[in-house]
Amino acid sequence: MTAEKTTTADGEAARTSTTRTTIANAHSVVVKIGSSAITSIVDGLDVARLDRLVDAIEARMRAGSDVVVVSSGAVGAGLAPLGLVTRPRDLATKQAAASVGQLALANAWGASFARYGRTVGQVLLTADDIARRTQARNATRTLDRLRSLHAVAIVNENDTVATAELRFGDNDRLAALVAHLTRADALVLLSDVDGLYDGDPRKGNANFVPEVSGPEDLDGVVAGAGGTLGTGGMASKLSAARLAADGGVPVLLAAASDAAAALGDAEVGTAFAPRPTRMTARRFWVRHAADEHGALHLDAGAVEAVVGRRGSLLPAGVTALSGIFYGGDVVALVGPDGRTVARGVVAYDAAEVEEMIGRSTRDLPPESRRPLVHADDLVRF
Ligand SMILES: Nc1ncnc2c1ncn2[C@@H]1O[C@H](COP(=O)(O)OP(=O)(O)O)[C@@H](O)[C@H]1O
Ligand SMILES: N[C@@H](CCC(=O)OP(=O)(O)O)C(=O)O
Repeated sequence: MTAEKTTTADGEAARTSTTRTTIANAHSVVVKIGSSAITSIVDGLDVARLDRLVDAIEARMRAGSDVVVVSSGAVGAGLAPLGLVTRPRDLATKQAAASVGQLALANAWGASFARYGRTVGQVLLTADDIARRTQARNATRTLDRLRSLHAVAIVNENDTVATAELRFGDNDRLAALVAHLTRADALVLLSDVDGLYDGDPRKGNANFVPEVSGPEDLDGVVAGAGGTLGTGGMASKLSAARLAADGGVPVLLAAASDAAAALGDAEVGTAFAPRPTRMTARRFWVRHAADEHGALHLDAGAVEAVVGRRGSLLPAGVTALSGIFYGGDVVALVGPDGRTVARGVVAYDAAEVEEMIGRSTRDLPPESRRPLVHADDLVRF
């Protein structure tokens, strides 16, 4: 690391912030481990580093917390056994490497936790699973039950079935979604870098950012690419941290080599403050997790009613629709300037909406007088 670690004038105050206290005291924690923290191209899976992480996680669990692990590293662990010496670029080879590596990865987590008499369970998810409410509920139930049976869930993306469009951009996003699914009180992202810098620290002259209270603290921060094995780089960590924080979950980004401190008093790394009130699971799903099946195009009056007055969307303010959707799907609400102003659960199928748009509610038959999107099912941007 070439950059100097510097703190701002109020850096010391930041180190004992409420966010850090909340993370240190969180009962339920999702810990995400990046590929770069436990694998390398040359040596593959580093069991000694993984053991040190498990020591830190075990200490946190003994202190009374529930921990769900989201572990990357399948691709990195699968390269050497397949005789590959660089990270593959094409999806099929990556998936093959992941299928080999996931086996080694899950076994390594299992063997390491077995040192403490703990059992692990492997949970492989795709973006599609989280986007569908039934699958998301099933995954949540499995994670909850593993927890109640005192087993540690080891989550990763299901790389062998995920296709290019369906892939999580990265496991940082998966970890943020899992944190919300499991109603975790904190998300800890462990990487090969000790926190957020205002520029890529590998390029030098970057300043450490100890605390992010809101989007304004990210002004001027340049989030660069990741290492040879990581996929998302700092950009994906930032967007995952903001996603979790937006849902009400505080986030700590720290180095895996500082895992004991990160999972102890949380006085290392960069802390991201959550929004003050936690979003309900349904609103979070509408806002961040669900697939968008189409769009309703609104006139200016409807935008004012929905965004300004926080009302429901009625057919009279809709000028057009796009996509194929059914009642219960999530759609985008798009203003006259083409900007998405909200997402919401639509109450009717696209074919029904076609017949209703532009019409006043009193001119519609009684069975079509519910709002197109009820205010309770709508999340504004
Ligand atoms: N602004 C920044 N602050 C901190 N790290 C950065 C920044 N921009 C780029 N990076 C790089 O991002 C890397 C972490 O991303 P990545 O390799 O995807 O990690 P992981 O494998 O843990 O998911 C670090 O090695 C770091 O060099
Ligand atoms: N599912 C992939 C994870 C890829 C990924 O997101 O990696 P990283 O950026 O290191 O968290 C694997 O296990 O290799």
